[in-house]
Amino acid sequence: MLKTKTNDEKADTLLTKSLVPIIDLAHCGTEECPVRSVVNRVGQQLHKALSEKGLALLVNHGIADEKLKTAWDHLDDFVELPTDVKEHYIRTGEDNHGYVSPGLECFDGKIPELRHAFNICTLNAKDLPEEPLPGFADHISTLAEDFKSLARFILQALAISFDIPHTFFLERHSHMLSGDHDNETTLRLLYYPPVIEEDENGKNEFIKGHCKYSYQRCVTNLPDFRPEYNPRDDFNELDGDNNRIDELKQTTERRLPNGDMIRCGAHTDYGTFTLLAQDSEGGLEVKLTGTEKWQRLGHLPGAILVNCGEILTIWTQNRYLALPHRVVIPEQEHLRTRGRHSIAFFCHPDNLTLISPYDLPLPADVQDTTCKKTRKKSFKAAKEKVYNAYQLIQKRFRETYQNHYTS
Ligand SMILES: O=C(O)CCC(=O)C(=O)O
Ligand SMILES: [Fe+2]
Repeated sequence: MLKTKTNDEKADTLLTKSLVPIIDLAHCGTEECPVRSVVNRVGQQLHKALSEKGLALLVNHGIADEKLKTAWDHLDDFVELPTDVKEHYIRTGEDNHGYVSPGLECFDGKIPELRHAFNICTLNAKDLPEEPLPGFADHISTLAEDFKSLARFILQALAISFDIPHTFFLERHSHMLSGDHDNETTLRLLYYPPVIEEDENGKNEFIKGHCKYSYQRCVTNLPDFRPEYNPRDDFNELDGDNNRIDELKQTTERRLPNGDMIRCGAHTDYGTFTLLAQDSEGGLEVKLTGTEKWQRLGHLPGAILVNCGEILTIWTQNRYLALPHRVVIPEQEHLRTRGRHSIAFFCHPDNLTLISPYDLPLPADVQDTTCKKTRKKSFKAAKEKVYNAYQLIQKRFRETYQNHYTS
C-alpha cells in the first residue's frame, strides 16, 4: 500500500533541498551566558557555512515568532499614519535612525526600492513613534535587545571559529544600540507592499502608498525550497549579449506604470554580518559564494538568516565573502500580489574600531605558503589603507542614498 507522507516527513524532504546550511542554536542564542559547548559547535558550523556559502539559517535561536509578528503589526500601523505624523520620524542622514519611505534608497545605484523601512539605532522612546502608537517603543526595544543578544552569541561563535579569545569581536562591538552615536548597528523593520499592476483607478497600490494587505501570515508553515523555473535565470546564461538581455527584460521584469521598480536592488551588506527574518517568500535571491547565478533562497518559517557583511570580509582577508543578495518582484502572481515583511539586524563594529585585515591569525596553509617578504610588503600596504568602521559605512551610505542627497 502506498504510504502518504506526514507533514514532518514532507518538511524533512524539503529541508534536504535547502541550498543553505541550517544551524541549530539549541534555544540559547539570546542567553546572556550561553552554554559554552553550544557556542563552540556553532562556531565550527558557522566557519564552514560562511566560508563555503556566505550564509546560514539559524533555527531554535530563541526569538519567538510572535514577537516578530507583533513588530510587523507595529510597522503596518506606522505606515498607515498620516504623512504629517510620519514626517516627525523621517531618517535625517545625521545618523541612520528613522523612517525611509519607498523610493529613497537605491542599493544598485539605478532602480529605487519598492519598500517602507523603519531604522532603529537608538532605543530612546522619544525617537520612536510611541506617542501616535502606544506600545511601539516597548515592544521594538525588547525585540532589538533580543537581536543584540543573538548577535553577541554569533560574535562569540565567530571568534571561536578563528581560534582567538571569545571576547575578540564582542569587545569591538560593545556599543551596539547604546544611543550614544558610537556604533551604527541598526534594527530595520521592512514592509514591501503588494505589486498589483493596475487597480480600478488605473493606479498601482504602491504608488497610492496604500497597503492592501496590511498584515499577512505565511501561506504555509512548511519549509518552501521548491526549485522553480525563473525566467530571470536566463540572464545568467547570457553574459555580454545585450540585445538578447534587453529583449528578455521586456518579458520578465515587472514594470510599473511610472517606471522601473524593484523590491530591493542587488547589494552586499556593509557591516560585520546581518541577521534577517522574513514572514514569507517574497523574492529574496542570493549569489552563494563561488557562484555567479542568482538563486531563490526559499523560506523556512521561524528561521533567521545570517549573512556575511563587507567588514567581516576585510577582517577575514576574504575568507568569508559578503553575500550578494536582492529582493525581486516575484514572477508568481500569488506571491507578487501579497505584501512581504522582513526584519534585518545589521551588526556593526564600534565606530572607531580600525578594520585591519591583519588582526586575525592567517590559516595554517596560508602561513606556510606565503613567503615572509611578501607578507611584510602587503602588511605595509594594508597599514596605509586601514579605515575605521564609521568611515567604511558612511562611504557606503553616501552611495546608497546618492539620489536623495543630490535631488
Ligand atoms: O528584506 C529583505 O529580505 C532584505 C533586505 C536587505 O537586504 C537590506 O535591507 O539590506
Ligand atoms: Fe541587505
